[in-house]
Amino acid sequence: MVVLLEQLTSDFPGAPGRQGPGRLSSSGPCRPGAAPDHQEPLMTAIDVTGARTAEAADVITGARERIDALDDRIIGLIQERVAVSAVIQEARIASGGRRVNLSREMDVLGHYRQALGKPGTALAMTLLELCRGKI
Ligand SMILES: C=C(O[C@@H]1C=C(C(=O)O)C=C[C@H]1O)C(=O)O
Repeated sequence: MVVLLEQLTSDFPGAPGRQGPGRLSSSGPCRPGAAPDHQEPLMTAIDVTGARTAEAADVITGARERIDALDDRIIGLIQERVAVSAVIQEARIASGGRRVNLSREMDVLGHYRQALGKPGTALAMTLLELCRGKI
């Protein structure tokens, strides 16, 4: 993998062995477990982002941090949805009803499709599976 990255990046500025703002780490290699005085080239921000310039690598690195934070929030919201959905399903089952309510699921699928297009339907189906299991 390191060899492949070296081949892919050796012809642009910030390639392994060069210094610059795109450098990911100046204190040591980012490969876990590698000794600080390891002789292989360090991974740079350019390697990791696929950018061709240090400036682009900086933009991508900052934006990826925002995406990671957004993904954490999305995952938290999904976990909250699973918990609320479980309350509904348990109440319905305790009352003698069924876990699944297909007409409501069609409304949920339509809501996501309207907002996000066809991939929204696939996303909603995955959410429904997370919330009530496979049917
Ligand atoms: C949560 C409900 O129960 C089930 C789970 C759903 C969901 O997670 O959105 C939707 C319909 C039901 O299959 C509900 O009826 O609203």
